[in-house]
Amino acid sequence: MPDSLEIDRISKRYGRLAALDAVSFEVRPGELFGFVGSNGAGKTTTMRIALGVLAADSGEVRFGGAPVTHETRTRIGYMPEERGLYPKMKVLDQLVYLAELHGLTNTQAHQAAESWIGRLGLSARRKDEVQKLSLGNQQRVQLAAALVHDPAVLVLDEPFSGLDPIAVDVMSEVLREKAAAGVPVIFSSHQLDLVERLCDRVGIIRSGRMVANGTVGELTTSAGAQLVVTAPGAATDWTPAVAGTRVAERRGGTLVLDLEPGADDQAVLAAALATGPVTEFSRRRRRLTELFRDAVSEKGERK
Ligand SMILES: Nc1ncnc2c1ncn2[C@@H]1O[C@H](COP(=O)(O)OP(=O)(O)OP(=O)(O)O)[C@@H](O)[C@H]1O
Repeated sequence: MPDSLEIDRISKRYGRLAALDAVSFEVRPGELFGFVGSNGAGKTTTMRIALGVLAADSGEVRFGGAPVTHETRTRIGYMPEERGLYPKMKVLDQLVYLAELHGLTNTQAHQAAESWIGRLGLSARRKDEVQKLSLGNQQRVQLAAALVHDPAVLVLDEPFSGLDPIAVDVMSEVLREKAAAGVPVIFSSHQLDLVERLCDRVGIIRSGRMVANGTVGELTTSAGAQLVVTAPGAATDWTPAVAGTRVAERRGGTLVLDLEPGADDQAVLAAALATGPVTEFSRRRRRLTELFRDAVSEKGERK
């Protein structure tokens, strides 16, 4: 049975700033975990502590039930936010070197490096110095560097930032594939549509505290549903007087309403029909983007 990555009540202070305050969550085998939060919320700090390049003031990171040690660390594939490649080294040489550092033989290292170079569309650039590559291609190399030693856990800090749509697809496919093979995968991102589409679970961090953690379905369901009503004949400020509904958005003749659990959507339909024809009436769950705005917009957000 493959192992989980557990972040257990980790806290970290920088002087007076509580960068992390008892952050806990688990990334299970086979799971893609999306880690989201505003700038400065604490994502990079958490990931660096998970990897062991930064020490927590308190709390523990475990992999497979045991605290992360030097040995465990070599089994983590890490993509740092500040990136960590040698600019003057050629792509292939760099990947072979990194694979050997993680204990692969030279032959194994070459095989793994060539295989990821092919998979990530870097074949034409394999003999080029990393610094001569575009930023997006450097990022592909960075992903290859995180994967080349066949890690048991993947921790990726904003792997999708700056990628073109093709590279986003390749990255998504690789991460899904790794998760399907039983590897716990955590990545941070500001691209919430992508996180919603790709991830099994999502954690939202705000000012160093986890404010939400669950599957996309759980998070969006607990946030309640919305009704989209288009009644072209209604007055521009028409609002149905139905308990448990609140106007979230108005666009021309279309009204988007937040619904509290138990709110009577049929009463909304009746009220809309009373204004004239209704050309659209649908219920939808809230999007992760909307949920994220609510979760991070409360008072106390740190800049
Ligand atoms: N070395 C440091 N010294 C002092 N403060 C730090 C240090 N590193 C991080 N911080 C602070 O800790 C907080 C969390 O930063 P962190 O980089 O973890 O946020 P983040 O969620 O990754 O943000 P972003 O989305 O902008 O990358 C921020 O307020 C940041 O300024």
